[in-house]
Amino acid sequence: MEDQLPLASFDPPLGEKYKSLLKNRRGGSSPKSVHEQIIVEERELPLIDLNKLKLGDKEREECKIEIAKASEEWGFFQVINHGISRSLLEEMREEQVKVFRKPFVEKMNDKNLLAGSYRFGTPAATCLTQVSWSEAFHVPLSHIYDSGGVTNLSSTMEQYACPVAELAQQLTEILTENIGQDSSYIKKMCLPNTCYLRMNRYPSCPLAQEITGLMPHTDSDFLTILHQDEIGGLQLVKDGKWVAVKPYEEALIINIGDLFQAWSNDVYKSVEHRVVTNKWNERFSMAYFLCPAYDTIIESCAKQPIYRRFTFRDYREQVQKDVKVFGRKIGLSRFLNNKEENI
Ligand SMILES: O=C(O)CCC(=O)C(=O)O
Ligand SMILES: [Fe+2]
Repeated sequence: MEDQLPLASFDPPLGEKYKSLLKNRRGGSSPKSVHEQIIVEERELPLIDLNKLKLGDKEREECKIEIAKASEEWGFFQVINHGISRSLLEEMREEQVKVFRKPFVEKMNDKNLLAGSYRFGTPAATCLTQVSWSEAFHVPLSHIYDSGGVTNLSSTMEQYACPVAELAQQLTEILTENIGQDSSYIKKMCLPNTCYLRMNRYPSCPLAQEITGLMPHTDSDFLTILHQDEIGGLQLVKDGKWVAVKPYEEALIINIGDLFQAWSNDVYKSVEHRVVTNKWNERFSMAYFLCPAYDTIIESCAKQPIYRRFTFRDYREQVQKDVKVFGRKIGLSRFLNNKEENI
């Protein structure tokens, strides 16, 4: 099996980590057992037509309720009529494909817009289940705004980031208002240049049964807006079970992140999700992460806060520490109230 890892010149050496973990694994666990072989049901995420926000009071209120309900019950939903044109989505995807087609060494050593943003696999993986068969550019929006749009990629990213940021603000306003908070609160915390755009690529994977494209995780932000292609592979936990998200290219997928869960005192759910790979097709997705400045204090205003107050910096540092030690993020349970150290 290990020999079946052919790579194109632009592919990162994703098989290396897998091979070394496979060689060193203790006990008799067969590689097949690293990835649950259970058939995962495909579900359509709640679909919300944002056009309703522009209609009469009744439709607007209905739409707001749908957004809040999906954020409470699923932590995930998809939106149509979101204000980002199909042509812009296509242009962004074309630029994304082009940049991932560059030779691996060039991607690693970019000195311009993408400098320092390239990553692949899970360097800190300590076991086979933590190997991620993907590469990504995780780009701070401040780099995009500072780059002055001199290349097609930077100007397209900038054009894309603006309406996506607006959409993120619109959704957070609705969600904060729904829990009786000042609707501009998150807007004040998350400035345009503290957010990130992440371009993901999942190469086809000869060991798709055994390796995930992106290991199970929650997002460390307030809210994520994802655009995926038609291939499929995103899965999330619903009622304790993994379900596969049916791809719908026209829609954008929205999910609640850890910071919103903490700030809303668990009203909104930051739900675990992962990406599975497949043997035949590569897959692309693009995520916008709504993040605050590092010094921002995350504190619920509930009478009995479930989590203690922390800054976004504290959160990031804890995540990085856990990934280094355990190979994975532990997340919000680290910040539960009245506990010194939680796992
Ligand atoms: O590619 C996807 O569908 C999900 C990506 C994701 O979860 C992430 O980048 O955090
Ligand atoms: Fe994610």
